[in-house]
Amino acid sequence: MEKIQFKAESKRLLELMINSIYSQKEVFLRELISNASDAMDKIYYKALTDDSLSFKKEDYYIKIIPNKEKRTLTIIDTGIGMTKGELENNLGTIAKSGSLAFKNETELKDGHDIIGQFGVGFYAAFMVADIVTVISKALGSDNAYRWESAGADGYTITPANKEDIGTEIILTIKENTEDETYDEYLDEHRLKEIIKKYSDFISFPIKMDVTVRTPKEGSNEEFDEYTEEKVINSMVPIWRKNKNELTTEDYEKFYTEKRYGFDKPLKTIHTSVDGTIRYHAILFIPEKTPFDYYSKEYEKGLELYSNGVLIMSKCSDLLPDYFSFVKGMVDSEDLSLNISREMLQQDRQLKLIAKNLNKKIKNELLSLLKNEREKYETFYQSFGRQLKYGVYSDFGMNKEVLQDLIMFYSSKEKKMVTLAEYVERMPEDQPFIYYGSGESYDRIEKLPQTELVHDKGYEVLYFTDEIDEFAIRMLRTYKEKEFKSISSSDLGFETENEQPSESEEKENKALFDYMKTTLSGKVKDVRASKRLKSHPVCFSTDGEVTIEMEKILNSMPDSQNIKADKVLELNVSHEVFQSLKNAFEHDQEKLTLYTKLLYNQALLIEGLPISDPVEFTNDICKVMV
Ligand SMILES: Nc1ncnc2c1ncn2[C@@H]1O[C@H](COP(=O)(O)OP(=O)(O)OP(=O)(O)O)[C@@H](O)[C@H]1O
Repeated sequence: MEKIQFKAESKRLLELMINSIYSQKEVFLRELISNASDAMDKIYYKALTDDSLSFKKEDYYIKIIPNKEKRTLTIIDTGIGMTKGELENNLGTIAKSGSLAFKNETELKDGHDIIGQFGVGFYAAFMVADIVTVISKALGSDNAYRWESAGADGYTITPANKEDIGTEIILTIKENTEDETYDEYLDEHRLKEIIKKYSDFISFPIKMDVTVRTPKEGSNEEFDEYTEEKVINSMVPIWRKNKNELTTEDYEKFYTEKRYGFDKPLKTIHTSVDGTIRYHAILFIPEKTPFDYYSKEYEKGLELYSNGVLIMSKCSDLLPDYFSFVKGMVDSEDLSLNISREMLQQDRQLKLIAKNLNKKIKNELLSLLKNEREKYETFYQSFGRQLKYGVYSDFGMNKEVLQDLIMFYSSKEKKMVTLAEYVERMPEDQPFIYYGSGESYDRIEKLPQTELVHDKGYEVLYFTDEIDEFAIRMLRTYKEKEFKSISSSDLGFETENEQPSESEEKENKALFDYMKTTLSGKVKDVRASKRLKSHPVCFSTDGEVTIEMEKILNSMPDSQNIKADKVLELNVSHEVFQSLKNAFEHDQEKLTLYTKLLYNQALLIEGLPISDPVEFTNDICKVMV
């Protein structure tokens, strides 16, 4: 059976190539620089097996020349060049990659690697240029040729004059349109920025004449201006260097240059993996919280490089949300890129890297906690809340990963402690991990509910972050110990002497019922307290929602007016209770007044608003006169 070949409409294909592959026009320069770098690497590889060739690194460079008057941008390289046939084959055939063919023919060593593989990058030039002219002289050839094209209409190849081996690409930059300013591709600063962004670690120097301004002698306002050829890229990726060669200063310089933050990194993680997927990564844990960190504007992610060429500035898939504060980069030579180099063909590789990095970050944080406690506490001050959000979010899916990294303020130690440290020193008879919630450590310390747990000799964790109780609810237990709020109506231990006798409960039932009716709708119950010592009154809660949770839930925009089941607890040993009893017997109006006062006092202690402050102050006055 005759096999019929597919046909392609070249013009349409080229248009698609030019307009549909890349989301950003600026990447045309990355593509042309990568081609130039490939062309020079090819000489390097040839020289490895060809004795008649020598490769002196200093002879190889890329030069970028913008010319505003002529509206041209020229990219020169001293690479392997192209013969007439190669110009025709490589630039005249879409999706033909001379570089891929070269890579397949040559054994690649030394970390030098050829970037090109799809045979389309060159056409990105047409995103910004009306005419693209390529003048090239191939290694071992005496003749040079000029390839020229204005896009879809085809190209011409004519003989040209060129002294040296290599390639010169001249882009005639498009005129500005209403939506697009092409002028930026002729601007020295913008070009520098694009080169730094994508091609900073190309291993050959990328040179450009840049304007240097120095103050005129004896003047602060007048300047001398001259141009000087400078190398724009850093060339050597520090992540490929041996860790032993690098100092803290080197990493700090990299952190600043890459603009990961305005602070200094608190911790640097440099890792190279040579497994199923090879990659290098440098990760930083910043010292300070970025100003927008806890806002919607903050974007997590690591820079992703393929062979030293930037693919993504913020690859969010590399970091879980709970480690979103981590900055840095990953470079891998094994990524299967898609044709635009903006995405990966498969996320399996990325998932694998992310999983490894996640483990690495966790272990580094654990070792910081163990060996450099003070540093860990600084870190925790900045990003602890994010870890606690991590415990809470995704229905607690990551709580196991994070539970050993979170800390809370301890009533005993008067500093931040981990859950492991807390459980370690728990007395044998202590049934729960106790915590109290409030606006500040001081306020929790002074809560009447705290007193009893303290006196029992148990440590209390102080929760001052909104997320704390929610995170703990998600955690449910740590090392099989449950968490218990000090405001919970059942603390789980006997309070021997303070325990009101049953007869006392019974005896006062009528009084409690009266008070409960007075406070109907406001409290679930009125009871004799098992916990109060010096204070006359406090709240405890029945059920899942605590008072702190009520406060937080009600401060949210879509609040559903959730209420904690409050129990008004009375200290039957307190003198005030005697007054209540007297009032109950002789003056019920007075009892109503006292009940309202005590209820409002309990609200104040908890930091809850009093619904009618004027009535409250009037009530106090009534007692005073
Ligand atoms: N400056 C150059 N010097 C020598 N050869 C070049 C140069 N630029 C392009 N070529 C040749 O043209 C081919 C096509 O280039 P193009 O940029 O379209 O694709 P590529 O670099 O091979 O792949 P990719 O699309 O992945 O970048 C290259 O493979 C290379 O053989």
